[in-house]
Formats: sequence, structure tokens, C-alpha cells
Amino acid sequence: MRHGQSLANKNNIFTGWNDVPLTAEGELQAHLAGKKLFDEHIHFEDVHTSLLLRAIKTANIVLSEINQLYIREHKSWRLNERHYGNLRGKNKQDIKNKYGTDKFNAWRRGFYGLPPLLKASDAINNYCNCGITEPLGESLSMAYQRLISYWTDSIAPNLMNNHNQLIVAHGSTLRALIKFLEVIPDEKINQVEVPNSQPIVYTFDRNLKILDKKIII
Ligand SMILES: O=C(O)[C@H](O)COP(=O)(O)O
Repeated sequence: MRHGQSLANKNNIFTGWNDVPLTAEGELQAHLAGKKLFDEHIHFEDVHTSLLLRAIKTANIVLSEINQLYIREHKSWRLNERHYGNLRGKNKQDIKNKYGTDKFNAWRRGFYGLPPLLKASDAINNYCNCGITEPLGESLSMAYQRLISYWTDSIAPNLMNNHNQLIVAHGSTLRALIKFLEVIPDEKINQVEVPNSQPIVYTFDRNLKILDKKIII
């Protein structure tokens, strides 16, 4: 599932790797999603989040609502939101007005659209203590590469052992995962939206082919 509403979501600001908090509304959304997930009676073995506060906080709220705060927790930069480069911190409507709808849509929803890059001197490098260098910007296809390697190494093997996995991440990284799981062509990924805090429950067969998909609203 995607995190609850963040402060940047509320203010229509490009976020990416900026570490913004949930709003009160976002926390409430996470509690509601957790309450609904509780009714699904799914026992998770692991939870996976990005290194970003909005995903970690959402995951903790959901786990508390489903009484599973004790499960194994994994945090990875590979689940971080796609890095919006030099767009981060900027108002989405201002960027649309400045560059036009075509560029805006390509950067925001295209698979290969690479947003304007940060200058290396503007990188924040919050994570240099864990050996991660902040990218200067990513297209969805770049985020897809680093996300799918995490899926293959750290999530798929657990699923194949019949261990349910909870992933709490971000709009773009989840669009990348949905593209992979549902084999969505590059040119159709712009039609996929992932709203805040609506869990998507996939049931897989032994080869991780999708048997069922249910969106918990
Ligand atoms: O990074 C962001 O700005 C959001 O998480 C996703 O924004 P988007 O829906 O504009 O891609």
C-alpha cells in the first residue's frame, strides 16, 4: 500500500526523496486502512518499507491496527519514492504552468520521462551513513530497476515460501511494482494511479502469477 497523505501531497508539492511527515488526515487514513485490513485476516511474516518517514509511520500505524507490530521489519532505499530530481519541493501546478502539460505528464507519469536533474551540490545525502548516494533524479524506468531487484531478492522468495508480505511504499515505486506484476506495457503505465492508503491485496500461485487482486477501499 501507499502511505497516507503527506504534507507535500496536501500542498501539491513534488516530493520524491524529501522526507516529509504525514498530515493528521494521512494518519487517519492509515488507521482506517489498517482497520479494514484487519477484517481480511491476513497474517504477515514481514513488512517492507522505504527509508522515508511517511511510509514507515504508515506501516507502524497499520501494523498496530492489525495487531502485528511484532513481525520482521525491513527498510530499504530501493523502496524509496522515485527521485524527482530538481522538481522536488516545487509546486506541481507551477511546474505544469512553466513547462506545459506534455512535459509535465511525461515527467510525472511516463515510463522514461527523466525530470530535470539536481545539481550534485544540491543533493542532501541523508543516507550517506548507510552507504547510499542520493540519485540526482530518476525516471520511472530507473526506479523500476532498483525496485524490481528488491522484489526478486527480498520479497518473492518469501512469498514462494507461503509467507505473506506487507509492502508500504510510494506512488511511483508501487506503480513500478504493479507494472511488473501485471505486465503493463510501457505506454500504458501513465494510466495507473495509486491513491494514498488503499491496500492492494494480491494472491499468487506457486509461480507468483496473480490469481486475485483486491483493492481495500
Ligand atoms: O513524490 C511525490 O511527489 C509523490 O509521492 C507522488 O507524486 P506524483 O503523484 O505527482 O507522482
